[in-house]
Amino acid sequence: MKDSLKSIERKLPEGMRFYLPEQAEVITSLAKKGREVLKNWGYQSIFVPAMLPYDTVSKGLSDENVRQYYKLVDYRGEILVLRPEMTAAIAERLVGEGKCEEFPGRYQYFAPVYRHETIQSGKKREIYQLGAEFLGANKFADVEILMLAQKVLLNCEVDNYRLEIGHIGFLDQLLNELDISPKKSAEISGALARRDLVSYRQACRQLNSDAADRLMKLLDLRGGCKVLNAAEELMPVRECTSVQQLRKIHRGLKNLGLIEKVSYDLALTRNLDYYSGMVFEIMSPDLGYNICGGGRYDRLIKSLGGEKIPARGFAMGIERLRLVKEKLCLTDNDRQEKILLRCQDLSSLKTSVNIAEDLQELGYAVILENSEKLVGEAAQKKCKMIIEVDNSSEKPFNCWKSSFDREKRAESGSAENSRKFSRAEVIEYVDGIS
Ligand SMILES: N[C@@H](Cc1c[nH]c[nH+]1)C(=O)O
Repeated sequence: MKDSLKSIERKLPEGMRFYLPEQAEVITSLAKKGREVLKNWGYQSIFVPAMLPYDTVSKGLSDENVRQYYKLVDYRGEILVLRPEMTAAIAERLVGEGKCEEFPGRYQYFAPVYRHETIQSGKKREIYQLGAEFLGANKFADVEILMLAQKVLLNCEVDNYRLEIGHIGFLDQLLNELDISPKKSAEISGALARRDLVSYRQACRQLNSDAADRLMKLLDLRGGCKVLNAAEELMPVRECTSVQQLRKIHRGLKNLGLIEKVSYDLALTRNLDYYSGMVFEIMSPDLGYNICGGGRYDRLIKSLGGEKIPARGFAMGIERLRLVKEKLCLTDNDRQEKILLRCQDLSSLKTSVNIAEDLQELGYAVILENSEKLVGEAAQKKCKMIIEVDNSSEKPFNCWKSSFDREKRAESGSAENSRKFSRAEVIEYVDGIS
């Protein structure tokens, strides 16, 4: 059995895996909690097709980005891409629908995306993303997005994280003020985007000493809000819009009491080409990579044929969040409790379904079963209660609490401890022990 399981896993493409009920239930519950937060803040659901035309996805992206994507060919020979992320496709669709006039628009989604991540780090290539996009102008939109990313984590009861905020414009301005050639600038930003610090340092060493010095110091601009002062000092001119924008965000988050887990990293870049301003990542010390990423993408809508409209958003890896919870040994408190309903013949079926629906309204999952063996064994470990239905009796429900304690299993699972109930009495009894 184990060997055949191993061989199924071996046959899967790298970075893919099955999620069996134990894990799948946690993923579903975390996604639900996250979606609830977004819904309460007015974020409407949106679905993106799993396969997208190659042209749509590759527009405005570097070759390196496109190389990371899964490509397929359909029956006509058209090249398709398995959605690698949702933001660009959503923006393009909204532009096409003429929705820009109705902005600000708030959208949310939950679905897997596919990328050739380096699996050595433990990353998967099927990433279950919960995302939020805020398109349109609004004074507090950046703060709202950063607040929501944190509120999603809070609602999922994860508070061991760091929110690192940077700004794409800072390096751009620095390279510009230092008069670095476009070719060299691309080399430097590229190395930083890949987090290839060896190439970054090498490229910097080839510049004049002042430029090299400043660009090397950029790597140290990490930490609390004091880093923003140091960043301004590093810029050869006084005016530094990116830092001013980060200060504004800082004031907003501080005002909301959401600054405790925030730090700044002026060398932070994201591995997607559309970002144009503030960018951020949420890191968990329990995982070697980020669980959430996002930022501003003000040029994307225009590049897709719309107007220049500010936009920002994030995507959270819900499976990554599950791993964090697992590493912290945090269980998902929201797991639905089960009641096992034993119905042995057709004459009791309708009564069973009726009582099941009443119990479901109380929040329980109800499992309809007829085998004695199951009722006596596995069910007791997983179900809070067992109810036997016998429609020939006036009080058709025979109920007993099942124990989670293996030692007491025989005793608590025995029908001797059971009591006969009417429909109303069952509900009252179950409600009482909930
Ligand atoms: N789509 C980005 C996250 C994001 C959403 N909005 C802005 N950024 C990603 O997959 O990493």
